[in-house]
Amino acid sequence: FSSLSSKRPASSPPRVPSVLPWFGTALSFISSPDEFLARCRKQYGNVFRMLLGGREVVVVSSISAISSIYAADHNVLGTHETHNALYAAVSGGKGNSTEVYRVVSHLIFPMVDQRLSRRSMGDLTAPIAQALYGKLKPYTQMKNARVTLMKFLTEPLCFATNVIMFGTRYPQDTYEDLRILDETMPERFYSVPFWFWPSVKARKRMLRQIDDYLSTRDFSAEEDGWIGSAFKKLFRENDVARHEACCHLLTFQWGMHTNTFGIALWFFLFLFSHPDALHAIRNEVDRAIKEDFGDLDSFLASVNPQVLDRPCFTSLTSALLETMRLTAIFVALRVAETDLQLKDRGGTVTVRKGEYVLGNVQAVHMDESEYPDHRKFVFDRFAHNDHREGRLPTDGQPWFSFAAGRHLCKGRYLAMYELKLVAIIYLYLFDFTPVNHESRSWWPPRTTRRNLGIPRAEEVFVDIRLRHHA
Ligand code: HEM
Repeated sequence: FSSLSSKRPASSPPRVPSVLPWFGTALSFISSPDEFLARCRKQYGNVFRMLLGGREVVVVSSISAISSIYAADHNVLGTHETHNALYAAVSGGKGNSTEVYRVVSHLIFPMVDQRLSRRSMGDLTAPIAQALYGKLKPYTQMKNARVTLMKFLTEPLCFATNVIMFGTRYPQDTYEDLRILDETMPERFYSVPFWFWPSVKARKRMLRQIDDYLSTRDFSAEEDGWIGSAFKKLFRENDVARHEACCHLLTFQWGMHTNTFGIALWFFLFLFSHPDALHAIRNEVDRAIKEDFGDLDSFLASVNPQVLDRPCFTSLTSALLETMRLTAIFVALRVAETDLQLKDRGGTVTVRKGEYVLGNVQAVHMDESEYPDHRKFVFDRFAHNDHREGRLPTDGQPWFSFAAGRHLCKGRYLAMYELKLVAIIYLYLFDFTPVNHESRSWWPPRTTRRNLGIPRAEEVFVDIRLRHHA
């Protein structure tokens, strides 16, 4: 992007018409962002404008424009509104928005970036794997059971990540409340009416527990975990008021889990609906455990980022990235702090100070020339790319599911290693059969139309059976 002299005439991409003067297209966008963006792009092309709840939004859909958005810093394309809106939606906090944003962007994000570096993950993956397996143990005593897939996959993961990241002092029974709150997040974020009482109570309970957690005078990596101890130090050193600290921690908890849970669920759903992929990845996992580690216990004891990035898990890595390609929809809304031009294919798109930009990631991820058979789940789509330790084998391809440039997701290593651990441990231990397997009535799963960037699949029940070697 480049700054723009205010004297130049603004280019004018087509405008999506709306009958509602202030809301504009907000109702259609909010009720189903993916369908709405796809419809508008078909009708108005790669760049168009729309009025979204009083905001003038320029939507862009090219690789170069989305890369330019992610290359821009906060002084050019501000994210404060989105971060403040998320903080308020998750925690109900109504603090001074400038201060809330300062704590998020100047204190929490740099700390998280450092604490969740790939190097740090070296000491964290084995403890997470062991805690996850410990939580799954009861299921390994049963021959078979019927479970809801989301809870079966993510409750142990939530427990394991929390205990390692936030320590033994962190409340261990927050999963249900987090899920209740998460269910209402699109409505909260977009300020749409909904039945709020259960989630208000869930949020209150979590805030109370987090308040207890933050109340200890001392803190240590053992009892407060790798991230929890850093949060406590950061809040104390910067005199962040207790209630605000609780709201920040709750918001972080939500951000740490929501996308990872969603991707874990979609990954397994894609595998169940593509038996060839399930077969190939299960074989890969079985082979790696047997040949590279001997057995699951040795894997749990020695797993680390190098191990998880090894070529022995190439298909698994590829299938996870393919799941994310198919499920990412858009880039968080940003406001132009200055007049600017975004690169867009051969030309540029003008954005005026005060206007908003929205990157339509789905358009790039569904571009047939970039991704042949773009609608299909091709589990080994990225398997033949360059798989190097610490790098995603998407280099050279337009893949924005963890964002890009200076806004790359700060939890990407944690997320990838968590997802790999879940995939390896569960596929090694269990056979899965979705209920109503024969009729395939569970596929495709119904999705709630409203979402915050990843479609939300409704619950699927599965029968699990312990595999013979487990
Ligand atoms: C599969 C799971 C995940 C996906 C798909 C994902 C995706 C993303 C995306 C697309 C962004 C950029 C948002 C934007 O600026 O438009 C982002 C930012 C961020 N993510 Fe993740 N994320 C995941 C897991 C995590 C985890 C586990 C954490 C850990 C705490 C995390 C922490 C963050 C943070 C702190 C940012 C803000 C970065 C910034 O604005 O500079 N994410 N993530």
